[in-house]
Amino acid sequence: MGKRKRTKDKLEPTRRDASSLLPQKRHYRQRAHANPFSDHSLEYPASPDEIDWDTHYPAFAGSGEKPEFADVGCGFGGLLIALAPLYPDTLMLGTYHPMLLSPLCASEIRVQVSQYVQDRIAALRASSSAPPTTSTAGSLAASATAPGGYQNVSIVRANAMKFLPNYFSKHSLSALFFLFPDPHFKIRKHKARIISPTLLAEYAYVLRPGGVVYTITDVKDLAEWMKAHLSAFPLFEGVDAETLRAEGKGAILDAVWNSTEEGKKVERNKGEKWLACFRRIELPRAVPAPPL
Ligand SMILES: C[S@@+](CC[C@H](N)C(=O)[O-])C[C@H]1O[C@@H](n2cnc3c(N)ncnc32)[C@H](O)[C@@H]1O
Repeated sequence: MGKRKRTKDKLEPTRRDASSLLPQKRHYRQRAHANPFSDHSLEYPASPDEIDWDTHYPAFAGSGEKPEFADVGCGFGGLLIALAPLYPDTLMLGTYHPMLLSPLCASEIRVQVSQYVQDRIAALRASSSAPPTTSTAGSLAASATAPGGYQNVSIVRANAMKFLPNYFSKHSLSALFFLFPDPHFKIRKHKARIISPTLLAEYAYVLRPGGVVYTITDVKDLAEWMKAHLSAFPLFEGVDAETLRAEGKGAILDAVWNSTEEGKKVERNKGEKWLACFRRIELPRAVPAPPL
C-alpha cells in the first residue's frame, strides 16, 4: 500500500482546534475600489449621547460608562487588544477611516479590516467566557484568563478628522493614540495628516486636562511634524517617557511601542521609531507667535 498523502482537509481539523475561534487576516481581503473621498454614505451620530454604548460594551450595559481611551486609526486592533486586559474597567474605542485605502497599510481596506477586528474582539470575548480548552493557540489560551474578557474594547468606522466630537464628549478621554498614522508624504497631501492645528483643537476638546496624547511613527518627517504642531499648541505640552512611567503608564508606553501591527512590521524591517507624548494642560500656556 502506497503512502497516503496528508491532504489539506486532513490537516484542517487539527489546525482548527487551536485557532478556529480567531479570525484570520487572509480571509478579509477585498477589492481596492473604494472612493477615498466618499465617507458620507455612513450615518454619524449627532452627538456621543446618541450612541448606544451598551451594544458596544454589553457587559457594561446600564453603567453609563463611556470610552476613555481612543485609538484613532486602530488598524488591526493590536493596541486595543494589548491594553484591554491591563485596564479592564476602562472602555476603549478604536476608529478607522471608513473608506480610504491607506497608502501605508496597503492591505487594509477599511470595511474588511473593521470586520476582521470586530470578529477578533468577538472571538476573544467568546473564548474568555468559555471554559478553558486544551488549545495550544497562545493568544486564545491567554484570552481565557484575560482580566475583563475584552468586554471593554470596541471599534467604529468613522472619519476622525471630521467627526471625533460626535463620538467623544468634552473632556471624556484620558488617552488619545495616534500610532503609525498615514504619513501623506507629499506636501500637497499634508493637509490630510491626522495631526494639524485645526484638529488639535478638537483633540484638546475631547481630552480631559491631564490626559495624554501618544504618538509614534517610523517616518522621521512626520515625527517632526507632529512634535512641532503639538508643541506649538497652547493646550498641550510635551511629557517624557520617564515621567509617564513614574505615573504608572509604563504598560501603555510598552503597548504603544510594541503591540500594533504597523509597529511590529517596523520592528521586523529593523526600522526606527519615534515616540512623542503630550499632556493636555488645564489652561492655555503662552506660545511664541509664529514669524510673520
Ligand atoms: C497606517 S495604519 C496604522 C494602524 C495602527 N495604528 C497600527 O499602528 O498598526 C493607519 C490607520 O489610520 C486610519 N485612518 C486614516 N485616516 C483616518 C481618519 N481620517 N479617521 C479615522 N481613521 C483613519 C486607517 O483606517 C488605519 O487604521
